[in-house]
Amino acid sequence: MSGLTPPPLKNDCFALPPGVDWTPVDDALDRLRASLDCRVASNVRPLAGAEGFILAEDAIARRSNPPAANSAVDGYGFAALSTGDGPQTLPLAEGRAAAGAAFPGTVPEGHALRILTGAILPQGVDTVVLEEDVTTDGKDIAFQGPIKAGANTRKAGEDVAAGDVALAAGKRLGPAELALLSAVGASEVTVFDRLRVGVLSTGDEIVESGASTDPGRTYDANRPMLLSLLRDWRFEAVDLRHVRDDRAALATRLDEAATRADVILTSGGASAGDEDHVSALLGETGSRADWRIALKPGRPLALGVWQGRPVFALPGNPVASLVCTMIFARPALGLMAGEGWKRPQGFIVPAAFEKRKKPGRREYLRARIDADGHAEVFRSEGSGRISGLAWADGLVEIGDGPTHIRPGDPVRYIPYASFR
Ligand SMILES: Nc1nc2c(c(=O)[nH]1)N[C@H]1C(S)=C(S)[C@@H](COP(=O)(O)OP(=O)(O)OC[C@H]3O[C@@H](n4cnc5c(N)ncnc54)[C@H](O)[C@@H]3O)O[C@H]1N2
Ligand code: MOO
Repeated sequence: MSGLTPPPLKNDCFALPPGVDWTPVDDALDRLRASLDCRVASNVRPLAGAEGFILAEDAIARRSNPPAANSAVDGYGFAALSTGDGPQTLPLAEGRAAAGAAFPGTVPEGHALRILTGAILPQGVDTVVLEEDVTTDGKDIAFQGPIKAGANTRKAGEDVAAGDVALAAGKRLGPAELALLSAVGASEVTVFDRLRVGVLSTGDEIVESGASTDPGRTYDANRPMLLSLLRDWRFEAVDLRHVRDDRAALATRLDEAATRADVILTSGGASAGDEDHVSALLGETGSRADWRIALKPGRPLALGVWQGRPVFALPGNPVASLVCTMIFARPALGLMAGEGWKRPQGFIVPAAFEKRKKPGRREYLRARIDADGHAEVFRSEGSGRISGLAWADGLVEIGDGPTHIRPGDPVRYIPYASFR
């Protein structure tokens, strides 16, 4: 007999060991935010080649939108002063005003002119009546007054005035931004270079999908997932491949990674087990954050710096890997890429589920919105259940305190798209 006494059974790898200080997710995020800064240079690019890039300087409107007062409708233009209440009859002036074909003269007071949508308002016109509200014989028009002065017109610069900041630094250029900058003639923009984010898989058991029939081998799911996620988030995803559980080989690969990427995501080996080399190596640099994050899934997340490059050592379990990337890496990558730190947009919706949770940790559940607009959650919380990631469209965030959620209770649902 050895005389060993077993500890009380916890059977919960998220139980809080006595004496350990757990760092709440928000505290960890605050500390992460405070320790990072923008990591990329900026360059001038033609607008046409700037899609997906982040503005490094405010984009200034070179001209107003619209550049001149114009008609918002097809109809007839006149000076509001010459009309009043009740039935109105105005003689038609010769000619017409169309978009791109301005009327050259002045419309005499008391007259109306045929005008089309987008046409610059000619001299003598400040108001337009909709053609549907008019009867005409080709010589005169008749309509019911009063028509409010300025009706159916768009003022010069009513959207954006020349010289204004059309878009502020930090904005990522998507379809709407390209439309706006095109409209105000910002044909060149100063944007940040794309942040290069490296993705490295670790673990002796990990092989490329399909590369082995040995059930002792695990197909690499994290690397394709993370590379795709990063591309979707419009960062430059750098494939750092896979490395075995060999500390020297891992160190060499991280050295290489530091030359190819501005920031590194590794998966596997993040916790403190015998083979958790990423965590151990970061520990040797003295840069590893000495916290245990009160988070499920993803508690083993380790953060450190290798050759000046921030390293997110993600847990190997794919669900934990994804949650840590969305909750921790995403705002940090935004900050390093120049768009600033953003909290993902969540929506308060009724729960379609029941869930009890102990206090002291934040949880993220795979979720989607059902036909009634309620958030339903995946049937299992197992953090190796990759099918649940594909089943879901987002995450439900469950706060740090003790919780008993019942169907119909409000919960915060964060669509995957909110992390974009
Ligand atoms: N005794 C305890 N064991 C574990 C605890 C604990 O608190 N006490 N925590 C568990 C939790 S939670 C997680 S998450 C994992 C984290 O472990 P590591 O980050 O060190 O990851 P590994 O052990 O290397 O891998 C975990 C799991 O994920 C698989 N994996 C790894 N990489 C990939 C990949 N690229 N694609 C697909 N699957 C991958 C790996 O084979 C393991 O099955 O630790 C728990 N254990
Ligand atoms: O946090 Mo480990 O984070 O399942 O699944």
